[in-house]
Order: sequence, then C-alpha cells, then structure tokens
Amino acid sequence: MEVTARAPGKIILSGEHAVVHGSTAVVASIDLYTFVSLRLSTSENDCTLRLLLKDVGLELSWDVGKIKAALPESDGFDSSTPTTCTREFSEAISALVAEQNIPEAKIGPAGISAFLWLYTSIRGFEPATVVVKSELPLGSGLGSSAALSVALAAALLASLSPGSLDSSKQGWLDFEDDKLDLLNRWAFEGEKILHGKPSGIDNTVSTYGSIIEFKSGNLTMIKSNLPLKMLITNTKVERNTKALVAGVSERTLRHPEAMASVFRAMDSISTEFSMLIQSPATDELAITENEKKIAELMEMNQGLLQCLGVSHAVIETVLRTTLKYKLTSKLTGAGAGGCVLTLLPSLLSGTLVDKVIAELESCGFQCLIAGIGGKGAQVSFISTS
Ligand SMILES: Nc1ncnc2c1ncn2[C@@H]1O[C@H](COP(=O)(O)OP(=O)(O)OP(=O)(O)O)[C@@H](O)[C@H]1O
Ligand SMILES: C[C@@](O)(CCO)CC(=O)[O-]
Ligand SMILES: [Mg+2]
Repeated sequence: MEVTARAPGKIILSGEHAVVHGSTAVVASIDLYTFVSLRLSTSENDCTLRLLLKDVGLELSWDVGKIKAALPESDGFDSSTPTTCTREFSEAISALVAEQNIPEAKIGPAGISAFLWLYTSIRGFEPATVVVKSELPLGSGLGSSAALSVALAAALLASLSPGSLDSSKQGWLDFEDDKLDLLNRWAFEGEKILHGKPSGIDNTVSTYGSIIEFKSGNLTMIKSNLPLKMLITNTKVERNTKALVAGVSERTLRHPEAMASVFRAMDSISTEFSMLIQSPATDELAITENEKKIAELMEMNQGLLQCLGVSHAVIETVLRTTLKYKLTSKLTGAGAGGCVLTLLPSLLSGTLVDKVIAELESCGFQCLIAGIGGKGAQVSFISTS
C-alpha cells in the first residue's frame, strides 16, 4: 500500500513575527500544495529508508539498523504522543544528515532532520521510500516548511492507522477532527526543528486550511465576506525563517518596551482585520469601503514589519511598483525577501492587473494569484499491488 498526503501553503494576511510574541495574526491557506508519498518496503531483504526530495534533486538513503544504532536509547516510539526532539536526539540526527554530504547550496539540513525526527518518532525503523514534491517555492514565505511538516506527519499517521479513512476510496480524503489535532501537534514538532521558535500558525493553517485568526496557539476559523483577492509576488530572494525569527527576538531583547508597543499595534491590526473581513458586505459600496480599510491595515502592518527589521530592498521595490497603480502591498511570512501580497480590489480591471504583473515580472519577480481559504491536509491511498 502507498499513501500520499498533501498539505497547503499559506499567506499571512496580518501579524507575522508578532504572533511569535503572543499577538493575534490572520492567516489563510492557499491552493498550492506539498505532496508526500510513503511506500513501506515489502521485501524482507530491504533494510533501507529512502528519502527523495524532488524539488532540490536530492536522493538520500540510510540503513535502518544504522539509524537505530545512532539514535539514543528510548522506550520506543509512540505515535499518539507528539514529542519535541531533544538536544541529544538532535545531535544524533544531525550526524545522520551530515554523513549524506549534502551540498549546502542545495538545501539547509533542517528539512531532512525534521523528516528523520518525524519518521522515527511515528514509524520507528521500518524500511520505506518517501517522496517529497511541492508546488510551493521553498524559503519564500508561503509556508513550505509547514506544508512539508504537515504532509510528512499526515502520510506517516495515515500509514500507521488509517482509522476512519477508507483506503478503498479514490481521491483526497479528509482526516477526522481528533486526528487533525494529533497531526497538527506532530507537524508543530517538525516546525520547531525548521523554525527554531515557531508560533504554530503555519502548521495550523496547513493542517486545518481555511482562514484562521490565531493567537498563542488558539485558533478561530473565520469566513470572509470579502473577495480578498491577493496578487502574490515572489521576489525570488530566498531566506531562512529560523534566522529571521531569532533576529526579531534579539531586537526585542535590545528594545523591550518599543518592541512590545509594536507587537501590541500588530495585535490590534490583526483583530480589526479579522473583524472587517467577517463583517457583512452585501453591496459594492460596502465591499469597496471595507477593502479600503483592509488596504490601510496592510499598509500599517508593513510599516510595523519594517520596525522589526524584516523588510528588504526587493520588497520595497514591489511596494513602490504597486503604489504607482494605487495598490497596497505587504510582505507575507518571515520577510527579508520571499513573497509580497498586493490586495486586488474587487472592482479592479483585469487589464490593470495584467499591467501590474507585467511591470513586476520585468523586475525579475514571479507573480501568481492563488485561491485562498481552501482545504487543509488530506490523504489519498494508491494501491501498488
Ligand atoms: N519540498 C521541500 N523539499 C525539501 N525541503 C523543503 C521543502 N519544503 C520546505 N523544505 C525545507 O524548509 C526550508 C524552508 O523553510 P522556511 O521556514 O525557511 O521557509 P518557508 O516555510 O517557505 O517560509 P515561511 O516560514 O516564512 O512561511 C527549506 O530550506 C527546506 O529545508
Ligand atoms: C515569521 C512567522 O511569524 C511566520 C512565518 O511564516 C514565524 C512563526 O510564526 O512561526
Ligand atoms: Mg517556514
């Protein structure tokens, strides 16, 4: 049997970074996915765990006996109890990754460490082949690390106990709510390896989908009464979320009061953003008025993100370019490059949108318009017999 899981990326509409420090944030899933296929070995002679990372052209393999010998003694794995990777395990896993001699330019080791932690914690030391493929740009603010963690955990948990999932059914199947909570908690353990000190917002929206108001681990699914059409511009400047999150924490240590004020302001912006998109807007005038207020909140949010030190020259280029067309933009995700959101008001003509995209792409950027607020993690069972 082979199981394939898919998990969506995300756009943070308001409150990134501040959410790590307890502020409210608003986040939406997007219809770009990371796919993880897991096929357990059927041959008794096969003692290999294979990981194929298609997006970075890496094929890695370990003898499962060697993995078991390299990891510290433990009471065995318990898939029902998400556990944080300890320093001792982290050092042993880093050594298993280092022996693969991965070219640094290809990919940071964190994604592979997260894989080894989730695999051995949930499935133990069973030989298998795991294939990862994504529609998301990596390291660009669209939640590729969370989509990886969620899709990995989803495939592993579904392979262990399909539970209510009917493996004879075709197509993408939804998890039961209680399974989603377990999945999200395991994915959060993967994000801790990838993000250092994650808030949990990225793995939560990749697990549950939809649009979510998130604060200190608490989530409220919200329904937007506004179209919320967003142009996503990928500046193609890759960066590392873990380092950026750490940088904001260091600035907070240097300027505690000032930064606390910024976080409080971002909390207010997110709360108002959430209230606005849920407020009833039936006619064009009401929608336009609310879209103008949303644009103002995005502009204010971007200004505060500059206070945190996570903007970048290429982000400023996108801001200036879209402002020429009286459009408002803000970075999304960890910043310092990556992706920028531009609100496309519902009355905006397609011709104008095409002009904005053409000018942005002439700067070497890549533009896309993704559907937002869709499904979260799902699995599909493909018979390989
Ligand atoms: N499809 C993938 N294949 C291999 N590694 C991946 C994949 N997706 C994510 N990763 C891992 O996640 C890292 C990128 O995570 P990072 O958190 O820095 O960026 P992001 O999640 O795309 O952006 P943000 O956290 O701001 O939303 C990559 O360097 C890699 O280690
Ligand atoms: C920058 C951050 O707020 C969002 C990254 O997409 C980090 C986090 O919340 O884990
Ligand atoms: Mg990430």
